[in-house]
Amino acid sequence: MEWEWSYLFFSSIILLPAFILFFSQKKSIKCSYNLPPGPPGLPFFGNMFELGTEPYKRMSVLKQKYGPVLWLKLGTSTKIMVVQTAQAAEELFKNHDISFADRSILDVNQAHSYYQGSLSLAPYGSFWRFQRRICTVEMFVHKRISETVPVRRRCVDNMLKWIEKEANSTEKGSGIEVTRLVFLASFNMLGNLVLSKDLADPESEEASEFFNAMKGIMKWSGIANVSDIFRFLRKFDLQKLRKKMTQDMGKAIEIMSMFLKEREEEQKKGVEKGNDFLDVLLEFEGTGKDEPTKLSVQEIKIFVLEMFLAGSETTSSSVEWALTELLRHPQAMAEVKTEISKVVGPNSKFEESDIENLPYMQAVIKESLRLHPPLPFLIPRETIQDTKFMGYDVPKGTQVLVNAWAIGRDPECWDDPMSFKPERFLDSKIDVKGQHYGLIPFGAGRRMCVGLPLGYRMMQFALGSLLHQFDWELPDGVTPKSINMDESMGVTARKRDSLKDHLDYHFGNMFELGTEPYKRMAALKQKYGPVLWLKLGTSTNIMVVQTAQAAAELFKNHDTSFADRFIPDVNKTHNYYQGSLAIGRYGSFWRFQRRICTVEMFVHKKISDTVPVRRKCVDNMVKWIEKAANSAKKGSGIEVTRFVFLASFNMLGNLILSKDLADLESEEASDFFNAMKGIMEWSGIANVSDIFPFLRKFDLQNLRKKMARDMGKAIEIMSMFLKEREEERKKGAEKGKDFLDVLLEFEGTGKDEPAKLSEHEIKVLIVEMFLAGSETTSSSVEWALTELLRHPQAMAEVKTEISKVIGLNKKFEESDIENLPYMQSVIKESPFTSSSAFLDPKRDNSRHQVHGVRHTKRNSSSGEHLGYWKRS
Ligand code: HEM
Repeated sequence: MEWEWSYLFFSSIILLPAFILFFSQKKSIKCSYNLPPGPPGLPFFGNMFELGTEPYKRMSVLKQKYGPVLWLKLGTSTKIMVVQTAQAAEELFKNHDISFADRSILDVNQAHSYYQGSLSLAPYGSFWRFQRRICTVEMFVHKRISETVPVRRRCVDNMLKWIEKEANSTEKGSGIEVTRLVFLASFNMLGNLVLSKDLADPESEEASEFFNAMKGIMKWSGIANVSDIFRFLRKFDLQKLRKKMTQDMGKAIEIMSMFLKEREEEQKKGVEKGNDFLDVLLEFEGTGKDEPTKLSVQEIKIFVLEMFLAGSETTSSSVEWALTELLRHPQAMAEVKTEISKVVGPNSKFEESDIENLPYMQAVIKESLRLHPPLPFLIPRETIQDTKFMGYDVPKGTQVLVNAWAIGRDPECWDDPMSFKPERFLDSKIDVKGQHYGLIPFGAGRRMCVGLPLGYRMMQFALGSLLHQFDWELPDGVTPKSINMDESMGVTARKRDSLKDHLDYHFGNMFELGTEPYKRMAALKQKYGPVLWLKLGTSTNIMVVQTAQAAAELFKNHDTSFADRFIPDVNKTHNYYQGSLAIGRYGSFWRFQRRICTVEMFVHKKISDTVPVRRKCVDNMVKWIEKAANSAKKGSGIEVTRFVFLASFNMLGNLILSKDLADLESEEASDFFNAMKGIMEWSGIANVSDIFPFLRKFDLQNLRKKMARDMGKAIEIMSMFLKEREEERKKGAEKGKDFLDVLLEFEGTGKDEPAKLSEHEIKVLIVEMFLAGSETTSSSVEWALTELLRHPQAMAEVKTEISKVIGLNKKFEESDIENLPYMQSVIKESPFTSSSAFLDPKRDNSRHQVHGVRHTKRNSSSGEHLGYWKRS
């Protein structure tokens, strides 16, 4: 039975056995809403691990399985609907725009009550309408945009100068960081339009403090926050994001107060006004009916901050993407440059007025926005009321994400969607103004981007100027094919190479895992090779070994270095880990435990001596299955796994304790059975305390508590068994020597092994045998049976072999196995094809872990049972 040990045990933080799915599915069945379809989530975490670091990409993949509208749950309470096709987006914006017109407020947006004065986060209502009106009429109206051409001209000239200077001072071939300079220019344009100030001026202290505070605000808004996934954690602000946001927002507001004061003084002195956006806001006088009579100072400050937040990074990231796509497509680069030089001429500056005469450049920009919308999910909306959408019930308070990224790449909408082909827009009326739902980088409907006229203009002007002024080439060592096109999520989707990946900051690769991490990791092998490095949460380092060659290297040459185990939080209850063989530290006690198992329990003679025990248990199993099959409706199938599990449990019960522990008539036995099922369940649930060790003290999922209860129960019953056994032994009752006797009678040298085993050590070792041996065995049988059902040819062959060797009227005996080479091959083939990693998490003696999982068939607990037919 040594092979049972190769399928080692229970929990790791990424162990996701059938229980999880069982419970999550049970829950969703109870729901009375007809929700859109989506992947089953985990208890407590929901679909959190489905997201990845580029959730819009992951969601787009899920479209193939779940269709145009996807349902997700994050953490304990966040409901999310993702709209994934142009058709579904059209339905939303045309027919349900009002129902979906609220916004979700992130925890960081509570800092300085930002959300209360914000246009982009305002609930749909009169104050939002008023704010939007003032933007549309006073700031983004065509006339004002034309009046402010000189401001943008000056800012773009500065940008070109910065780039020239930087290009001249860097070594040839090493490249310059264009994004940063385009970001500075966008920020400066907004500073001049809104406040008549050069805010990216490194020589002004005030300006650079404001700039840094705004960069901070963008950074904190872009980091995934555990407080948004688990709202009950808000009060702890575990990542300190609200604190940091409060600091930077406080700084920005303080500087804004100084600007306001300056402006008031200028006004008093009668300094001639430039009539910027600040003036508009200060001078505003409303009716007091559906708009205020005056704007409060706080409202003005937040209004102004918002313009920077909404307009700077979106614009610069759009320019960066367009430039990157052109560098990847030299043909398109040549074409756009030829067009610009024809229209603008080599000796003139690129002007905003040139844009309308540059259809190819406009097409380049649309094509780039189609493939790389800077806000891939737009700005999440929220349902105002329960809404019927495309036949589904969408409850009030659901976050609605429109996957503009997936829509831009939808093959039903676009020919050859993954290719960069600006030509597709040359003779087309499709634009970005929210009327063509296949191209919605600025959103659509009531809440679409209010700054579109300005943002689009700035983007076109900046890109055109960059293309006209400079010849662009890739840095040394980078080719059009090798450019890294990965994106990273922050406030906007940016190119990963240019800005640091913020998600890594707190969550590490947590969102990479998915619900079947071994599959996700296997997919990553193609990119990262045989050994993968991951970080979970703040401190857990993981190395994943993905090929036979790397495994050979590990097991042959580094086995001792990697021989420790990771101890999950739940295994600390009742000091379980201290007596455990499976997660015990590599050392003399572990060696002794292993020896006693090998010599006393799994030695060939012992296994042969206990044939009758297994015979009895298998006979029972066959009877149970027969009975269930006779009473089940024809064709409905029976739950084979459960019976195999019971039989495995029973075999162990008999071998270890000489007891039928799956005997549901004995109260003691069924208490033990239930406690053990509990222990397996709690070990198998991914635990936030293992990802963020600083959360351990809160035991947020109550897993340690539940484990303590069930482990306590199992140990208590074990104490009773021990007492019974002691009494039997005192009475001299005759019985076969089982594993408990071996442990009780053990007498060691007291040198590299104990002289006697303590009661705790005996109990833990026995509990462990059940944990390690029952579900692993039953799940392997289930997989083998499933594979045979999927391959009727192999099924016929194995059955023919068995009936030839055994004959029809004899029972299958263990001794027959050696004469059944085909059946043995079926068993060997099954775990390899159907399940990948079966190893328990290992840890090297200092810090690394090698993670693995036990893999059980999903459907086994969801009601889709294996078919059964009677032997004729
Ligand atoms: C290329 C540049 C830009 C892009 C791609 C962009 C994109 C977007 C998107 C996708 C939305 C959400 C739409 C929705 O929820 O349906 C949005 C909203 C918004 N944008 Fe922009 N934007 C850009 C530039 C600007 C600029 C320059 C400003 C202002 C200076 C601005 C101000 C806003 C505001 C205030 C909202 C919130 C509107 C509301 O909730 O009613 N944006 N933007």
